[in-house]
Amino acid sequence: MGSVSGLDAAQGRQPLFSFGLISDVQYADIPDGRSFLGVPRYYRHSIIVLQRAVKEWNAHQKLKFVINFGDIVDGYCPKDQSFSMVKKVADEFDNFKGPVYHMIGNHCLYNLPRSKLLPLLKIHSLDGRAYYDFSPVPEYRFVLLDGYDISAIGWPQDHARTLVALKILEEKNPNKDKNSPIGLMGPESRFLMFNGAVGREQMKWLDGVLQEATKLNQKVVVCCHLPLDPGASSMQALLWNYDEVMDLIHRYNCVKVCLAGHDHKGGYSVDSHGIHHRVLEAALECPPGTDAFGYIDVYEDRVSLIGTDRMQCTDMYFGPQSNV
Ligand SMILES: Nc1ccn([C@@H]2O[C@H](COP(=O)(O)O)[C@@H](O)[C@H]2O)c(=O)n1
Ligand SMILES: O=P(O)(O)OC[C@H](O)CO
Repeated sequence: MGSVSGLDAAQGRQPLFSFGLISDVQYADIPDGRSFLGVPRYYRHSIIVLQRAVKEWNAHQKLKFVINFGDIVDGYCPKDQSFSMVKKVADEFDNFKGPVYHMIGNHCLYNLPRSKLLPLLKIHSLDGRAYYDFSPVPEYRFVLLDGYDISAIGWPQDHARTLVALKILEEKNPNKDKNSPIGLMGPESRFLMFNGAVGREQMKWLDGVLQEATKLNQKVVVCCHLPLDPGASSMQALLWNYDEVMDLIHRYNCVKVCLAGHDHKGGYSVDSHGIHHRVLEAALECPPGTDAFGYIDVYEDRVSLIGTDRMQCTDMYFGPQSNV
């Protein structure tokens, strides 16, 4: 991984701060396999990608923190190993010499209930909520959303949030296998069981965070395991209520970038309000010897993703405010 770009160095511009990122490690101690659509998945190699990432992040020396975009252990992990494997991967993250902020993904929830998962990921919550925010410097705020707040996975079967999710799936997806998008067109094909939604309480919380960030003149980076823009992602990977979340975000001018995982091939778009959406390439899909991780340099007027190997580099310049 490089550091400040040649142009920035020549002009003496240094980032305000930098942070590391990785998505969809989906480790399991099982032989290599394939996704439903036949894309190879390298279950044992993915933790080696994470180990190389941590080594590089530590060598960089100036990364303030790391964000994990979710799905640290794969759903095919034998269930009697779930706890030890999530712990093993979380421990690898802890080798980073700084704070690590985790998000949960569908594969985390196939392995462990929230009550066991969240403490391992140091997500402190009394009632299983996995959304939070932090401000690493006064100029910026990071919001980590819980895309499985309303979900048919991860909550007890009789939990109100499970029941709401099952009702949505019943209404929106006529297939017996609720992970099958057969017959669903365009963005409607996001109504799959391996996705979820941001619930009402979380929406209210997000509104409050964006209000406060606006008052403090902070720029906001929104992170979610599930992508929030159809331009950056396959339709089948989108958050169920990505449109509602984006409508809320578009009422403010503070959000500049949305980052996500889940759609393993990665993607990038700029939406109608000039917000950058970057979906990160998965560590799981790196053939042995290859990598997908990176870090972001954060400036006043842009963020610059410096990706390693299969993670594409992306410069995201903040345009003029577009909804005033
Ligand atoms: N086009 C698709 C994609 C997926 N499914 C179902 O989802 C499950 C998980 O898919 P992965 O790609 O993560 O393996 C899969 O087992 C299928 O049930 C589908 O039906 N059609
Ligand atoms: O979370 P996975 O591994 O089931 O994959 C989800 C797909 O990438 C969504 O298109």
